[in-house]
Amino acid sequence: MRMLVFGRNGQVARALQDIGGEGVIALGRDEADLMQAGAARNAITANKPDIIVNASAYTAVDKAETDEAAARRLNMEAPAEMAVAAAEMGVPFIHISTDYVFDGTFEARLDENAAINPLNVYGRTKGDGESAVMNAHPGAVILRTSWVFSEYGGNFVKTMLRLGAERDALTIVADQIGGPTAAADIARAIIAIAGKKHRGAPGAGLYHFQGAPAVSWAGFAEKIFEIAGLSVKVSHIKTEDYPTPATRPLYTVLDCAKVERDFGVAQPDWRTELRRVFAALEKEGQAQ
Ligand SMILES: NC(=O)C1=CN([C@@H]2O[C@H](COP(=O)(O)OP(=O)(O)OC[C@H]3O[C@@H](n4cnc5c(N)ncnc54)[C@H](OP(=O)(O)O)[C@@H]3O)[C@@H](O)[C@H]2O)C=CC1
Ligand SMILES: Cc1cn([C@H]2C[C@H](O)[C@@H](COP(=O)(O)OP(=O)(O)O[C@H]3O[C@@H](C)C(=O)[C@@H](O)[C@H]3O)O2)c(=O)[nH]c1=O
Ligand SMILES: [Mg+2]
Repeated sequence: MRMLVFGRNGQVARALQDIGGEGVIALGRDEADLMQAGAARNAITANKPDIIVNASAYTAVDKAETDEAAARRLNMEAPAEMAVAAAEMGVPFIHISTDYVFDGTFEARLDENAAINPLNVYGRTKGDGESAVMNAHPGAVILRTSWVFSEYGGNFVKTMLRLGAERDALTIVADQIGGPTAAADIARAIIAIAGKKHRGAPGAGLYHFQGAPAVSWAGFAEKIFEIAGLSVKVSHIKTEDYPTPATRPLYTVLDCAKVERDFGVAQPDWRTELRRVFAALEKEGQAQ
C-alpha cells in the first residue's frame, strides 16, 4: 500500500514514517509547498498513491490570529484540493482535525455530533477544512485529535522539559481540560484505518481520537515532571491569568467510541507514550 503523506518533519508526519515504514512517501514543504495552489494535486497525480494522509497544517495557534490567510490556505484550501483530487482518483483520504473546533463551554464529553463553535482563527480554519473535505470527498475520514506530543517538533512536553530544567516553579493553567495524544498513537490509528479503507471498509466522516485519562495542562505538566524526575512546583492558575492572543476552549474531552466501533481503534493511555517519548529525548540528550 503506497501511502502519500503531506508533511514530512511535523510530529504526526514523522511518526507515520517511523511506524509505517517502506510504503510511506512523505512530502514536506520542499517537495510540495501547500501555500501554492495546485501543489497538492500535482503531488497526488505524480505519486499515484493507494491512500492519501494529510499530516500538514498551520498549527501555530497564537500566530494564526494575525496570519489568517496562511492558516486558511493550509488548513482549508490545501486539504480541500487534496480531497478533490483523491475523490477524482477514487483513493481514500484521511485528514486530521482538532479539539479547538469546539468552544469547550460545557463539561460534557463531546461526540462527533456535537456542534462546533471555534474560538480562534486556527480552530475556525480547521473547522472550515473539515466541511470542505467532507463536501469534496464523502468517503474521507477526518480524525479529530488534541494536545499532540512527541519527541519531534515543538509541543507542550518539550516546552515543559525545557522550562522545567531552567526553573523550579511554573504557573500553568488548570481550568483547560482535554486529552494529550501521542503522535505515535495517532500514526498507529491512521495506519489501521488506512488498511481497512484500502480493503474497502465503509466508515467515513468525523472520528474522535484522543488519549486518556482527561487532564488539565497543569496536571499534564505535573506528570511530565514526575516522569522526568524533575522537582518543579506547578502553580495551578486560571486561563484569565495566562493571557494569550488566541482564546482556547476550556473543556474538550472527546468521546472516542465511534472509531473503536467502526475501525477497532482503541483509546490509548497517553502516559505510556509519554514515558517512551521522555526516554527517546533523554537518549538524544534533549531532555536536559
Ligand atoms: N499539534 C497539536 O497539538 C495538534 C495537532 N492537530 C492536527 O494534527 C495534524 C498534524 O499536526 P502536527 O504533526 O502537530 O503538526 P506540526 O506543526 O508538527 O507540523 C506541521 C506540518 O505541516 C507541514 N507544513 C506547514 N506548512 C507547509 C507548507 N507551506 N507546505 C507544505 N507543508 C507544510 C510541515 O511541513 P515540513 O515537513 O516541511 O516541516 C509539517 O510537516 C494537523 O492537522 C494539526 O492541525 C490536532 C490537534 C492537536
Ligand atoms: C508554556 C505555558 C503554557 N501555558 C498554557 C497556555 C495554554 O493554555 C496551554 C497550552 O499551551 P500551548 O501553546 O503549548 O498549546 P496550544 O498551542 O494551544 O496547543 C494546541 O495546539 C493546537 C495545534 C491544537 O490543535 C490543540 O489540540 C492544542 O494541542 O498551556 C501555561 O499556562 N503556562 C506556561 O508556562
Ligand atoms: Mg502551540
